[in-house]
Amino acid sequence: MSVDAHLRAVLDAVTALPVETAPLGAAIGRVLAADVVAGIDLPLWDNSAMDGYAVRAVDTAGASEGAPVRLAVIGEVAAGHGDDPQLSPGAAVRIMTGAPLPSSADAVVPVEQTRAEGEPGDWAEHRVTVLRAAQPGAHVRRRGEDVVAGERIASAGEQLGARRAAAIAAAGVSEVRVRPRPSVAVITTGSELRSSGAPLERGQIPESNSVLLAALLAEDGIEPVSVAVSDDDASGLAARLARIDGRVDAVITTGGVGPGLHDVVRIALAAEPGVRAVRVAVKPGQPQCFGRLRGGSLIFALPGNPVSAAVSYELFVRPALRHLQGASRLHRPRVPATVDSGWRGSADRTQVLPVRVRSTPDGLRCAPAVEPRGYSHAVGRHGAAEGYAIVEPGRGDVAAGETVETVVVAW
Ligand SMILES: Nc1nc2c(c(=O)[nH]1)N[C@H]1C(S)=C(S)[C@@H](COP(=O)(O)OP(=O)(O)OC[C@H]3O[C@@H](n4cnc5c(N)ncnc54)[C@H](O)[C@@H]3O)O[C@H]1N2
Ligand code: MOO
Repeated sequence: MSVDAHLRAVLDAVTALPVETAPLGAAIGRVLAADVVAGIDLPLWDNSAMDGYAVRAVDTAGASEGAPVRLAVIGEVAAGHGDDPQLSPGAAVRIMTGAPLPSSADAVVPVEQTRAEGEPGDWAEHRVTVLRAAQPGAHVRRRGEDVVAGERIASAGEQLGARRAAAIAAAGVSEVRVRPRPSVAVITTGSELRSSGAPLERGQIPESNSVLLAALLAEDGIEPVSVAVSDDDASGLAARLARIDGRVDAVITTGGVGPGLHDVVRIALAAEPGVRAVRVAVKPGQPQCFGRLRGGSLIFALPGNPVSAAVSYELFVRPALRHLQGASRLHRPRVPATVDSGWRGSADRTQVLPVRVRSTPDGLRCAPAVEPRGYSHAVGRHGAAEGYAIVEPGRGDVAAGETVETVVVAW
């Protein structure tokens, strides 16, 4: 089955989680389920862009260093002040950045363009000398010039990142409609696995896929509800799955999906009518199981090879988790990168090669982070990968200087 066909099957099986209302602060990082419209104009009133003097521009006409204009200072407005002092001809008001422009003023003269009794930049008590003519509108931020009340400032399907959340807060909106973060359980399997750092006997290795998956989920804003390392047999694993089935949105397992005698995940899942074992035409990540357990939880049974698990997460699990959250963008952008040193292509599988990626004035460049001949086990060098080069089947060998599609995952 092609990568696209498997991805389609996965996404078809996923429906977005139910919508809820959340305070903005609790919704950061989540995906909006409804458009957000501004509650107020931004700015909310005409205000000053500079510390200086609010003036009637006409009163400063012709002002210059050689022929300054003197105005009477009749008051002050600072940010937060509600005063609206009336400027008669020849008057000025000290005004601070962000303070409402008096309704009878139409321009601001920055303090640096004025003189008081002493140096330019000093503040005048009673009379200010204006050294430059102000045009109407100078240094004034107009009401609604950024956003007008009722304007859409964020859309359903968009993620609430820092900028968007700040825009929503600024527009006076304190609650948003969002979907929850999916609840996910991680189970890695294998009787050879020991906690990292524990003494190892022959045949035993440090367990790393649980770290990988918990960290990948964390990068996507999801804290797994449980992370287990299992050395169960197939019936023990089935019992373990039954205990969490229906209590989480998705279960991710690694290992035990091959045709081996002890590949317990494949054996346990064979009894699940809603789960299919597939061979995806991808390198690495070929054997997988996917579907829905009887209790309703989605299950992604990924291969145990660490790079295969990471690639499978990127290609299938991450888009599915984003789809669960109603995200309109499921995939990271694929960007062309020029290859520094080439590798052998695959005739019949989509090749996903961990690469180091660097940015140059001529665009991105990439180089294999692993030995391209075989790397599904190469957890060590995979650690330095910053992205994956994605090479469609049948393209042939990839030569230095050619361009490949790349997803950057760690910058
Ligand atoms: N006869 C065949 N053998 C294999 C095939 C095949 O088609 N026919 N496929 C190969 C491919 S491709 C993959 S990928 C693996 C899939 O194997 P499993 O999912 O059953 O994975 P395991 O055998 O459990 O482990 C593979 C490898 O990864 C290490 N591993 C597993 N879990 C962890 C972990 N949590 N932390 C660190 N390392 C882990 C494990 O020790 C093995 O070295 O099958 C091939 N074989
Ligand atoms: O498909 Mo396996 O995941 O190549 O290593």
